[in-house]
Amino acid sequence: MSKSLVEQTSTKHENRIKELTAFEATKSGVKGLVDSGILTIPKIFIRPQDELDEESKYGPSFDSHVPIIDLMEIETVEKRKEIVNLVKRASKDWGFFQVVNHGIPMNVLHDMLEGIRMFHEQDNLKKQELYSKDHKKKVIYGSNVDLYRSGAANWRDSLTISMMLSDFIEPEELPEICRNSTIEYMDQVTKLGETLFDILSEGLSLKRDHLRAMGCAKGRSFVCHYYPPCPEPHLTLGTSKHTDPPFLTILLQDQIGGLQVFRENKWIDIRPVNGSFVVNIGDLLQMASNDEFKSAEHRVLANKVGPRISVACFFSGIAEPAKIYGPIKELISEEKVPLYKDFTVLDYVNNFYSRPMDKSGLDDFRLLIII
Ligand SMILES: O=C(O)CCC(=O)C(=O)O
Ligand SMILES: [Fe+2]
Repeated sequence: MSKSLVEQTSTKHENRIKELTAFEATKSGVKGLVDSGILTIPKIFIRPQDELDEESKYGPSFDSHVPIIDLMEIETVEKRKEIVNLVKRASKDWGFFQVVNHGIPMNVLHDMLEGIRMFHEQDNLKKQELYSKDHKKKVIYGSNVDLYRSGAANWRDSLTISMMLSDFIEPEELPEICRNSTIEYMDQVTKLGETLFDILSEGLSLKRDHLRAMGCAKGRSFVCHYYPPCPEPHLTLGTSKHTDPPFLTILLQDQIGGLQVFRENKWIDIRPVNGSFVVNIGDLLQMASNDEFKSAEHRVLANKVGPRISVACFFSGIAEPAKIYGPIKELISEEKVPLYKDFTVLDYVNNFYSRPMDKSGLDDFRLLIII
């Protein structure tokens, strides 16, 4: 007798869970699969058919470029005004921009990417010591934060260094293989983050130190991705579409490409510019700015070529002791009513860990406006 649709669906679901559990048990991530010599991708990575069908709607779009902003001479009054304006425009229209001449030496960027490559390519046993799903730990290695919640797994492994709860890490807590390059990088990117928060404050017509005084530049985490080459890149993604939860993200990507931002119903390539950073507004800043700045959807394509390496630095603000954030009072008026509820960082982060990555959390915090 043939099985009912309900039975078929539940068997499919059970099989998927079994395959996810088996993948997780290897503790070797996507890189482990590639190293084993697979020529097709396992089912758990294949995107749902409706998503794959929809893809043909979006042709390639090379007509549009994410703004590239030159930070050279940022301390001169005229140049600063110009930069503030460019950052403000990009944060409103795109939620994304790239920065060049940011003052961080090329060798610091190169060494960081190289350190992360070495981390992921080192002896498996060494890496597995850090394999964990416990997000309270400062340093964890794993694959797919939302493995059991998503429709399809992503072709990516990650090393996460989280200072969200303490804003501090002892050097010895970092993996030895990338320790020195990471310490130097974290230091320099933190300073760049502070500079960008000052610029963003001015872009919102607030006092220069407003966002920093709110603690926006605190609560950093560094998520260091490794995207192995993929035998069937058209069937999966490196990172599913999502918006970033924090106030701000500063992303370093290598020269492979694949990062895209969704704008005006098109996926637009954020092409690698050597020596640059990609900067994007996160959900917390969209809420704090009361929708002045936008947190844009983005994703990473899988690629036959690889590995691709990228490092995202998230600035999530003060998580503990719990601080109440919400739309900034100075940005609220009779015409501009608050669009979001107040929130704590952990309210938002816990929401992130309880949903698939491709469902934005913003709607859960939006106030219902009755006109
Ligand atoms: O790898 C990338 O280029 C982007 C990764 C990303 O979007 C993220 O970590 O939130
Ligand atoms: Fe992201």
